[in-house]
Amino acid sequence: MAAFSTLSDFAALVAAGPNADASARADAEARNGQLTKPPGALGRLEDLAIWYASWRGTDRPTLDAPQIVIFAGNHGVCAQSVSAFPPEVTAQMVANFEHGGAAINQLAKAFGARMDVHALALDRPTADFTKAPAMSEAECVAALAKGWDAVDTSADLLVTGEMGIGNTTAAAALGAALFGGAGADWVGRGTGVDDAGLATKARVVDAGLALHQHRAPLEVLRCLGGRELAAMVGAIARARAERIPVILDGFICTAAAAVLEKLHTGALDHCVAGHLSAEGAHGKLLEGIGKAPLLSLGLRLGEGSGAATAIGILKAAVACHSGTATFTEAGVSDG
Ligand SMILES: O=C(O)c1ccc[n+]([C@@H]2O[C@H](COP(=O)([O-])O)[C@@H](O)[C@H]2O)c1
Ligand SMILES: Cc1cc2nc[nH]c2cc1C
Repeated sequence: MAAFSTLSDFAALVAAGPNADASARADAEARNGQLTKPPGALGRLEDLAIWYASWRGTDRPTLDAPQIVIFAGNHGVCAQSVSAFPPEVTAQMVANFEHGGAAINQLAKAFGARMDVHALALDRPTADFTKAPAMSEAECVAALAKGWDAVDTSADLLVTGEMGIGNTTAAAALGAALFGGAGADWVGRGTGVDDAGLATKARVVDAGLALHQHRAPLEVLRCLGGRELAAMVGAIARARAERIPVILDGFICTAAAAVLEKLHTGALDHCVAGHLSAEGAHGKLLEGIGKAPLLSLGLRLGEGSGAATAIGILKAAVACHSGTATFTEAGVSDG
């Protein structure tokens, strides 16, 4: 059971989160320097492996038990025609996840990940944020707790994904509220809205910003976010508490993660950015949290798909770091 029952309890837990293991990091750096390759020849894979080792607390980690968790939520703001798809697609896609038919199921299988799906009160969409706060404090805390409790504490990597028709509008509102700017700076085509839909999204975000001004990060999440975004916030925070590294997914996942970084600087030190989404403002969100994406493949699916694809990159980094022989072991002359 989650160890918080208010937003301020949750904020205190985030502030008390552990840091990476400095001595494991130093040992991993030393090991990296002894491996049979020219210094730096594995580029970013070397940094990734050292980062992963520092969070796993060992200089020679393995990556055997990744967990993908998908949270689904529905959004009252869909009443304003902000998506190319109707809200019932959220529940239909949850059924697809449960039957193994979605893209993320194939990626989970391909990378040997456990996958869990949590549908959050789909029959009770959040309130339309242009009219009222999206969630009450109790609703927001319940969604954070759902995410907190969804993390498998024996996993050695977490990917958080989402499904929620309308949630690129909520994520754009979060981006604008956390980092500044107007709706037009943060909205994109999501599932594929046309120019009129894009203009509607900008107007809707501006209306939400006007109604919910000057909010602290968790209030931004409560007033403009959604249940699946709050659940991702809870899961990412729990992963840190358990020293489980996280690969962040696309626009919506990164908007949720940004709430944590704004709440407590460094709260995302256990996270890497899996990919750069085709959703226009994702790059700005990544800049805001100070992370460079591992992949840029033009994905805009969500479901954790970009992050899941990046599991392969992280597995490559860890395998090279932990399996490669040292110069001494292999009898190779050290330059
Ligand atoms: O992850 C992304 O960057 C991303 C970009 C565009 C759309 N999506 C997915 O599309 C849905 C939201 O799009 P929309 O147009 O309904 O706001 C939601 O289920 C997301 O998972 C996801
Ligand atoms: C079909 C479909 C699948 C999705 N997966 C994540 N978001 C989605 C949105 C739609 C519309």
